[in-house]
Amino acid sequence: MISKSLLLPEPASPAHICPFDQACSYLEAAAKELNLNQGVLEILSHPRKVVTVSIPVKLDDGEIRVLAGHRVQHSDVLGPYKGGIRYHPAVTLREVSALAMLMTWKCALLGIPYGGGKGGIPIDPKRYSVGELERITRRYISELIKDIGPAVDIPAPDMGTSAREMAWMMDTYSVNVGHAVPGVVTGKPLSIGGSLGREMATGRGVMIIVREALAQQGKSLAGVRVAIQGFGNVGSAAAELLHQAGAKIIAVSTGAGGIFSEVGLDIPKLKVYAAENRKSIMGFPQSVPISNADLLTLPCDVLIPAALENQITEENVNQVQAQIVAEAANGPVTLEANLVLEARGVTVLPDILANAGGVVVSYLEWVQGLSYVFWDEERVNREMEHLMVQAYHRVIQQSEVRQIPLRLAAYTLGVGRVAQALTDRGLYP
Ligand SMILES: NC(=O)C1=CN([C@@H]2O[C@H](COP(=O)(O)OP(=O)(O)OC[C@H]3O[C@@H](n4cnc5c(N)ncnc54)[C@H](OP(=O)(O)O)[C@@H]3O)[C@@H](O)[C@H]2O)C=CC1
Ligand SMILES: O=C(O)CCC(=O)C(=O)O
Repeated sequence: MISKSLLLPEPASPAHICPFDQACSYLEAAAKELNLNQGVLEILSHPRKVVTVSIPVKLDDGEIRVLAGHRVQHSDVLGPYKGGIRYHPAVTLREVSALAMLMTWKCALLGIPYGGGKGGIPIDPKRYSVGELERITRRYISELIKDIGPAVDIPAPDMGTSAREMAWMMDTYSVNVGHAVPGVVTGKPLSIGGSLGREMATGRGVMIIVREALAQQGKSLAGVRVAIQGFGNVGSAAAELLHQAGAKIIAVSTGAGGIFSEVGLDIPKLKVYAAENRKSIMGFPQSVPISNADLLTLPCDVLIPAALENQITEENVNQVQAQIVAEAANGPVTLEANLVLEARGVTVLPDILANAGGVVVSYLEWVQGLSYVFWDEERVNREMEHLMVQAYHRVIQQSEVRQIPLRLAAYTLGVGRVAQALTDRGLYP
């Protein structure tokens, strides 16, 4: 058993599902499969750097509030730390640390020259004005100014953040260092060096991986029944692209609940409806309300959790009816539930593969920025698809050769690549 991170507080309670402990358990399983050196495992089970800053902010009514802002840098063995910044009330240092570790394996699995990082602020962005969010974001980045940079650590969007926050981050960093530095973040607006295709990239990657998994079973996307939890950046893009490819999206949800249609939802119309109703999908014509819990257990072919961690657990896993679970979110299936699904023969497409389209296009955005040459959307999508399909087949091959489930196969590839680089660099004791 590896020692748990010295840099992190204890989990909230023994009963609490701790995402960092879960991430370490997957790492241990991969290390066992790879017969990894114990010292390398010990290094990889600790984040390299954990930063928490105070963010004093003056609210619109004059009240001064101090927020916590985290950034965890798990590994930079393969390149700069890379990963999103999350604004959500459930953000904790342990959650961000787990997500940073996942980023390390994800980038390594996809063969892109990055390490892993993640950041977050425990706030509900819906409860703050645009001005307050801008002040929070700018102060957070000012506090992290020495810890980030285009060759050091490159943030991107995650839950609750988008191109708007990335623009504020890029501007704050640039003003602090005295010149424009577009490469300090990805997922930026096009006007300041963002990439075509980034906004839809994570959802597009999910569609590609589901399509490949179905093809392996001799099926196509046409007519496949899909339920999607979460209708934000990732869930709505996956819904749109799967719908375009002929899949029937029978249910989607947000934090406020979901909607269901036996004949399939008209996703382009739903996107317009949500945009006109401050992101609410409830009351969409020709749909009936459904709870988030019921959405997960609907009879469907493909289930796509695209919101938070720990959604499919020991409590509900036996009711899950889908034959494919595609992890668009990071960590939506707990360790125990994952074992049950695998034992039942359900295809679980692991997060570090299924949702990697976002970081792949972030990489393509960074490459375009560094080379001062910008591509059309068709090229961005083509390059991303190539990297995603290659990674999918590497995972399938590893699974077949080693006779292990897809998640362990993906982990062994990601962890193995980082361990090799760590050993070659001579960083292990
Ligand atoms: N953005 C990206 O490029 C990438 C994101 N991911 C992962 O994808 C997931 C979603 O991220 P993203 O789409 O960017 O986030 P967004 O903030 O854009 O959207 C999140 C969606 O999830 C919904 N949601 C929030 N809480 C719950 C809940 N308890 N039950 C059901 N739905 C809920 C939100 O609803 P509401 O509006 O009501 O809050 C919203 O529809 C995260 O796990 C993220 O880490 C992974 C790779 C890249
Ligand atoms: O685009 C990126 O750099 C990171 C995306 C991310 O946070 C993730 O893949 O979980």
